[in-house]
Amino acid sequence: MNAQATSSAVVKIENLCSAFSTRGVRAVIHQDLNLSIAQGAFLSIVGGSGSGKTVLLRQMLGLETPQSGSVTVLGEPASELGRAGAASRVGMLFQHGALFSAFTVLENIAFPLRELGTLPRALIHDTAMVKLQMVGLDPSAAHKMPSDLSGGMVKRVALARALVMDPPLLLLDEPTAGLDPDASDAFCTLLRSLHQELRLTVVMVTHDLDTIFELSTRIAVVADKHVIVDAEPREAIRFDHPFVHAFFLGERGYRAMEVLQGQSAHRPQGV
Ligand SMILES: Nc1ncnc2c1ncn2[C@@H]1O[C@H](COP(=O)(O)OP(=O)(O)OP(=O)(O)O)[C@@H](O)[C@H]1O
Repeated sequence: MNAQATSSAVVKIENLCSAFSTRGVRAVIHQDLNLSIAQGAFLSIVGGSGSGKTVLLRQMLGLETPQSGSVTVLGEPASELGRAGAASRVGMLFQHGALFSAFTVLENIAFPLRELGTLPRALIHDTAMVKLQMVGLDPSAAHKMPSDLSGGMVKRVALARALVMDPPLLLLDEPTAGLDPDASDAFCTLLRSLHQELRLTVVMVTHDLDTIFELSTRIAVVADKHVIVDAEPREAIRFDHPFVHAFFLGERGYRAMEVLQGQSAHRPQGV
C-alpha cells in the first residue's frame, strides 16, 4: 500500500469478507481484502468474471453490507451514508445508464436534487442545465426522452446525474461498454477532463484495456478473493500472477502499453 493512499484515503477497505448463500450453498467472494484509494486517484479495478468487482462498488455505495471487515468512504462507514448523503458524497454511473425511461433528460439529471425536497424549482432546473452542458450535451437535449438518445448520450446523461450534487467520489461500472470506438474515445476524453477539472477520485470497473490504460493512474487486481496488487499501471501489469499475465499480456496488452508510453509525459505521480 502506498504512503499517500494511507494518509489521504477517500476509500478504505479493511479485512473485507463478502459471502452469499444461494439455495443453502455459501460462496465466499472476498476474503481478507484490503484496498486504500487516495484522493485524486483514477483507480481501475480488474479481475476475472465473478471475482466480485461489482460487489465492491456496491459496498462502496452502501448498497451492500459486508459479512465482516469495513468499507469506509470519506471517513464514514459506507453503509451509513444514507440515500441523500450518498448522492452528495458518491456518484455512481451504472453500466447501462439506468435512466428513468418516463423522465426527460433534464428530469433524470435533476432527480437527486428533487429527492432532497428542499430546493427551489428554479435552482434545480438551473443546476441540472449546468450539468447537462458540463458533460458535453447541447441544451436542446434537455427535453428529449431516454429512448431518443444514442448510447453515448445515455452515458453522458447518467454521468451528469451522478455528478449533479458535486460528489468528490465517482464510481464507474463498465463506462464504455456498448459504445462504438468513436463514442468510447469521446467518453474517455470527457471522463479524463472531468477527473482533472473537478479533482475527482474515480473508481472504475471495466474489462476494456484501452479504457483502463487511457484513464487509470492506478490499477488494483482482484484475484484469489483479495487485491493481489494495487499499483501504478506500469507496475501492476508486471505483477507475477497467472491472471495478470493472461489479462494484460499478449496482443491486447502490447497495444495498451503503447497508450501508456504515449501518456507518460502528463501522468500525475503517486495517485
Ligand atoms: N446479491 C447476490 N446474491 C447472490 N450472489 C451474488 C449477489 N451479488 C453477487 N453475487 C455473486 O457474487 C459473485 C461476484 O459478483 P460480481 O458481479 O461482483 O462479479 P464481477 O467481478 O463484477 O463479475 P463480471 O466481471 O462478470 O461482471 C458472482 O458469483 C455473483 O453471482
